[in-house]
Amino acid sequence: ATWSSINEIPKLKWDFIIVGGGTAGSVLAGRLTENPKFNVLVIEAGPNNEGVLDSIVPGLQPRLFNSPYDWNFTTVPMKGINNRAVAYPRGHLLGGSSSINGMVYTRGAASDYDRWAKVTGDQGWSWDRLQPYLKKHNWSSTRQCPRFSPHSADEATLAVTQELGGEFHFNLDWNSGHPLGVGWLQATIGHDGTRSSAATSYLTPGVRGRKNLHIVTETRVTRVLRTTGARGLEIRTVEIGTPGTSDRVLLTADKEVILSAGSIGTPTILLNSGIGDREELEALDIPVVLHNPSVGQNLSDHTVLSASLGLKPGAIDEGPWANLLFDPALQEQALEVWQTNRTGPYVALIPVDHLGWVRVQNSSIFEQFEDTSSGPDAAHIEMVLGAVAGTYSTNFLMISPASRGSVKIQSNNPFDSPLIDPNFLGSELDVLLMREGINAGLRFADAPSLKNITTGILGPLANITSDDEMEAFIRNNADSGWHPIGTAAMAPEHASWGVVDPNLLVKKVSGLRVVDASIMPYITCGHTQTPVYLIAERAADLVKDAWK
Ligand SMILES: Cc1cc2nc3c(=O)[nH]c(=O)nc-3n(C[C@H](O)[C@H](O)[C@H](O)COP(=O)(O)OP(=O)(O)OC[C@H]3O[C@@H](n4cnc5c(N)ncnc54)[C@H](O)[C@@H]3O)c2cc1C
Repeated sequence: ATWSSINEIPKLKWDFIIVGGGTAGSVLAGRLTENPKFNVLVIEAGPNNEGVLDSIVPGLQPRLFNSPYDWNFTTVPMKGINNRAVAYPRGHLLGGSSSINGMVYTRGAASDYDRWAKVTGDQGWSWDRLQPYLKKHNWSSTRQCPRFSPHSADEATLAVTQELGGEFHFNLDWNSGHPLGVGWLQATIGHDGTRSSAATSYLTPGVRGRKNLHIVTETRVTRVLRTTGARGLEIRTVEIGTPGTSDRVLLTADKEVILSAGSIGTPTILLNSGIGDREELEALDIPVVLHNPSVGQNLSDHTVLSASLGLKPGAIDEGPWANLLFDPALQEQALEVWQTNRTGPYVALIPVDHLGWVRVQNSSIFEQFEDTSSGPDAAHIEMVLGAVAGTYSTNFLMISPASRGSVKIQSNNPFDSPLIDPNFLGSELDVLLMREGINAGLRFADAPSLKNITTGILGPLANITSDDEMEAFIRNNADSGWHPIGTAAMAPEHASWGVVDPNLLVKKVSGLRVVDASIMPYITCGHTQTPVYLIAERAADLVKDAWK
């Protein structure tokens, strides 16, 4: 069942306490309680997802930003993007970021997972060995064929794949592990036109009704603590706090505490608990429980840039919803249509039907810098292709970053916001790869079918004449792709770096595991929800095996 206060839950013995009922936490809760012998408590800082209309209707997703369902983080100012700080949304409700995300379903490249297997020395993380978990991952999908984008824009995109071929060849299934090329976008949106999140698909009413699952929302874990009476460094106790009061509640799991608080939440809890870099903790008057300088380090994220082409008048008929983004009356109408029969433009978020996955080739860049991609089949650039609000989008994400940043804490008050520094464009390579993203868009735009319907690149990009101007444009406009990973990265058991071992147990500690995006040692060349679902599905088996 689901409660909204820690004081209401029955006083039971917990086998597992899962901290964070987000993407990974919901999967774990669903899978671990398949075993009726496991008593599981999930503690989630945000509210219940049930009945939250903006999280149910795909098209209303933008309303979730800066809402009670978003942690509303902001990064620190970053030198690489001209000292700008940017918004850093994270889900703050059951289902976590899968309840507020853009619903794009991408697996990345097979070599992304093979690289995890290689750096951890555990073949269980390889693409081949993860296949059963890909099949197990329980989600509803739509192939957007076509959802919302006007036919003529889709036709132009597909025609370009024929005209240019090569790097822009048509790829029927870029989720096969071999993403390169252009193909149809898939989304975690059900055939009933509603968002499919970790909460809707793993915390179904049937699962919530299990006697061995208890979920408490609106409850914040501040620290994990050494368990009294335990031998060695055994951490199975969580501390729950209420902001503005000194009230603290302690709960202990018999078997394990599992941190699934995400790439920002998990290192924040570890650092507040005294698990991190000794010097930095001492400077904040936090007693050091375990010196591990890797905690909060290695933050990696994608960067995004908008680039679009003007559309010739009448070249594309955007249909009755053309002005949806700008017209509140149309928006009301769209919601009415959705509420009546789950159709209309709000069954989707982005009015785009295709993504392209491009590799930077024949470039002198990699004579100068080591290639950051995981292999010859992995992409450096993702292109978002289709007609959006009177333009044709060649927006893109740079998905093979070299820069690494960090999550730190600023005080010993667990309720203070963490210091999030993704270090965007901190590496010169990343600027060059962003430039290659723009160049890919320009090459795509040069194809006859697109030239027929467009008027050329829009905005300041059109007037750029030098490399310096291009670099300034990139640094002034790059933003987050909202895919942070790596802040509690896994590493081989005996490696001197890393936060967890390949079984996701916190190194040198017993009773404490991390299962969420923070354990990825390298980012995948795709959006990150699918890798998190895979991590959580495999982790559920690791935990079940450990406690057979
Ligand atoms: C706006 C946005 C758009 C995105 N779009 C896409 C997309 O289109 N496709 C895609 O594949 N990926 C997308 N992503 C990324 C993807 O959603 C995430 O990588 C993934 O959901 C992360 O899962 P997680 O389990 O690591 O963390 P989360 O799902 O964020 O879960 C962490 C949970 O822990 C809770 N928590 C944190 N701290 C505490 C605490 N101290 N006490 C108790 N609970 C706590 C949080 O409230 C949250 O529910 C997007 C992300 C965002 C934010």
